[in-house]
Amino acid sequence: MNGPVLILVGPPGSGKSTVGRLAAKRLGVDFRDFDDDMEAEHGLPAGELVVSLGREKFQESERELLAGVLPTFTGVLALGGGTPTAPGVPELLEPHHVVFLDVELEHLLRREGLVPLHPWLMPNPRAHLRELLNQRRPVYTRVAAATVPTSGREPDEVLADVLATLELSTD
Ligand SMILES: Nc1ncnc2c1ncn2[C@@H]1O[C@H](COP(=O)(O)OP(=O)(O)O)[C@@H](O)[C@H]1O
Ligand SMILES: O=C(O)C1=C[C@@H](OP(=O)(O)O)[C@@H](O)[C@H](O)C1
Ligand SMILES: [Mg+2]
Repeated sequence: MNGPVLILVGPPGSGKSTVGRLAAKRLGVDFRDFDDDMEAEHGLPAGELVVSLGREKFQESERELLAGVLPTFTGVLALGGGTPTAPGVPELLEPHHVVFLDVELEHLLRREGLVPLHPWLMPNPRAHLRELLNQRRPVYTRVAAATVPTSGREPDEVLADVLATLELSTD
């Protein structure tokens, strides 16, 4: 099947970009951050785009762009935290090997740079993230073939588990 060898999903700050880059290096393939595709398309960082376009238009654009990326990119793809919740995206992800990087709220809040990168989390990032995790976990679980916990674990440990899912994978 054509398409990315691995797709990472999970909440903002779960480590999709960090672990995705490491996985691509280890596998000897390209890495692509879907937030960069959104930025290239619209000329603003993804976090600011959510605010300027509004969530609905942002998600329409995510679905459209992703539909173009999936058939043409064969490396490791890190999605934006909200991408799997965009209407039509779970269907697009269905044939691909998706791994969910899970993280507990308390660990997430300690990760660096979270709020400046995600201005839409204001004015109450803790409450917003709690709600977001509750709403999205079922979606992430549904689109993913495997879930890897990341709370209190170094990116290298997470990477080992992510790579192991590829060895076990039949898709
Ligand atoms: N397993 C981890 N443990 C601690 N901090 C991490 C871990 N994975 C990523 N981080 C840090 O959390 C922040 C967000 O990581 P990033 O890879 O950008 O997440 P995402 O792409 O899922 O939003 C970065 O500062 C990164 O260094
Ligand atoms: O969770 C979200 O709704 C978002 C997560 C961001 O990506 P990361 O998860 O890579 O930070 C980015 O796409 C945008 O700010 C929206
Ligand atoms: Mg990212």
